[in-house]
Formats: sequence, structure tokens, C-alpha cells
Amino acid sequence: MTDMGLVVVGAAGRMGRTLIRVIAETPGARLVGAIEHEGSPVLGQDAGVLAGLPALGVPVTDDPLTAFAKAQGVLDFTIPAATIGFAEIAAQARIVHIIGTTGLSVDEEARIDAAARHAVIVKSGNMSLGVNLLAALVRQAARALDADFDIEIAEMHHKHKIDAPSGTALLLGEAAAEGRGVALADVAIRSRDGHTGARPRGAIGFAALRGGSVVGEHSVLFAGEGETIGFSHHAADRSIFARGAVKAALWALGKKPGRYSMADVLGLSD
Ligand SMILES: NC(=O)C1=CN([C@@H]2O[C@H](COP(=O)(O)OP(=O)(O)OC[C@H]3O[C@@H](n4cnc5c(N)ncnc54)[C@H](OP(=O)(O)O)[C@@H]3O)[C@@H](O)[C@H]2O)C=CC1
Ligand SMILES: O=C(O)C1=N[C@H](C(=O)O)C[C@H](O)C1
Repeated sequence: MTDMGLVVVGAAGRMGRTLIRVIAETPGARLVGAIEHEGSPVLGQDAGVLAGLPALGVPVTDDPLTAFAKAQGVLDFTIPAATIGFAEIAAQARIVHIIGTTGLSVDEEARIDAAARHAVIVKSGNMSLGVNLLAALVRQAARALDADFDIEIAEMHHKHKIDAPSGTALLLGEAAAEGRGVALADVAIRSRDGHTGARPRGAIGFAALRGGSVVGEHSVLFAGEGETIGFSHHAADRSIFARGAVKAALWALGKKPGRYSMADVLGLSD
């Protein structure tokens, strides 16, 4: 069988460069396109060289239409506005769209749902095996413990991150809410400042720290009377997300149009 041809959008980004390296070492996958935005200083550079590899013969361009036409999948870790545009082009080209971009609004999520009527989309706030297993454990703990246990989710990321709470924190919050049988939007406290009053029973709280080069730290606490249960995940390297994304693309090839999660890819869905 021929290799799956993949395009990396946001090729010069922290994740874009990591994806290019991971594709190069993954059997069954091949880089066929690398996209950056109009005016990017890296346009015309070889994608391999950009990622610290020998040249791959794939220049970075600002033309997703042409790139998607010769690919079977696109890996997208960019910004919400760009991801919405790529979802429309990927749906027209009928290719797999793997979305790692976080910080989408409710309206933007609805546009991804609309694109998934025509395309196979895998979207997750975190593509690593560890975090998706952690989400399954958090769902189970939230199902077992009642609202006497206060759920708090803390995350820390590098100083360049532009959205909060992180996509992972929200994914873990969704898992906890699902375990409790409530909607996250009804119980989430996404930040605190000033005279907040006492903590409402059943709330799921979030706290976000930013600094340095931290790749991603997440912890979920179930704080009860006299005891606290904690779950945590430490990301040491971005390749854990990139390996998950490439795995998702290979898994998604030939699937029916629809929106899938990493839990589907990893066989962790209940
Ligand atoms: N789901 C997961 O497992 C993970 C998700 N992420 C998420 O992925 C996203 C990217 O993270 P990260 O790589 O650190 O961010 P970066 O800022 O390093 O990378 C984003 C890249 O996208 C480029 N870009 C912006 N707009 C466009 C456009 N219209 N077309 C093409 N390229 C564009 C940026 O260019 P420029 O810098 O010139 O603007 C940049 O090179 C974030 O939302 C992050 O939260 C990150 C890691 C794991
Ligand atoms: O921006 C990042 O870096 C990361 N973003 C994702 C998130 O928002 O959770 C995943 C990972 O934590 C790194």
C-alpha cells in the first residue's frame, strides 16, 4: 500500500516543526505539503530543513488548495480562525483533517461540526495517549465520588500560549462533568478574582499558570473533607502530541465522514 500523504499547516510553529519530524520517522506516512500564512518569512524554505532534518523536497507555501489536492490528510495545529478556513478546504477536498488547535469559540466549534458532515475530522485538545487515558480515569473517579468532593483542574504552559484554560484542561473538565452527569458549561468556574464568595457545591474550577518553556502540566484534584485525590500528567516533549496526531490520521483514512475524538482513535471511548 502507498504511504498516506500528509500536509502540515502552521509548518513553522512549535507543533508544525515537531509534526514534520514525526512524519519523517513514521512508517506509512509521508509529508507532501507544508503551509504557512501569506507573508510568512519561511515561505519557499524546505520543510525538512525548517524542522532540523535533511531536505525533504517539500517547500513551504501559502497555497493550501493546491497542497490539499494532492494529499489524503492535513495536520492542523494553528489558530482558530485558520483552522475554520482549513476545515472548509479539507471538506471540499474530501481529505482527513486532524485538528489540535485549541481555544475555539462555541460558534467556531459549530463550524467544525458542519465541516464534519462532509469530511473525516479528528479533533482533540490533547493528542497524547497519557492525557486521553487520564481523562478516562477522571470520568470514572467523578462517577464514583459525589459532589462532596470539589473538582479543581490546574494547568501550566509556556509563556507563548495564547488561550486559557488549555484545551486539555477543558477536555479533563468535560470528562469530570460527564462522570458527574452534568454539563460542564453549567458548573465551570474558569477563573477567580476578588471577593468571589464561597465555592458553590458541584462546581468544577480551573486555574491557569503561564511561564518559561513548560510544555504542558495538568492536574485534577478531587478535594473532600479530610482527603484529596489527585491525578496528573506531565508532558516532557511535544512529540507525544505529534505522534498522536499522525496515528489519528492513519486511523481516520477510509472512515465515514464525521467528527471523532482521540478516545475513538485510541479505543478509550466508553
Ligand atoms: N491538541 C494537542 O495535542 C495540542 C494542541 N496544541 C495547540 O496547537 C496550537 C498551536 O500551538 P503551537 O505550535 O505551540 O503554536 P505556534 O504559534 O508555535 O504555531 C502556530 C503556527 O501556525 C501559523 N499560522 C497562523 N495562522 C496561519 C494561517 N492562516 N495559515 C497557516 N499557518 C498559520 C503561525 O504562524 P505565525 O507564528 O507567523 O503567526 C505558527 O507558525 C495551539 O492552539 C495549541 O494550543 C499544541 C500542542 C498539542
Ligand atoms: O499550547 C500548547 O503548547 C498546548 N496546547 C494544548 C492545550 O491547550 O491543552 C495541549 C498541550 O497541553 C500543549
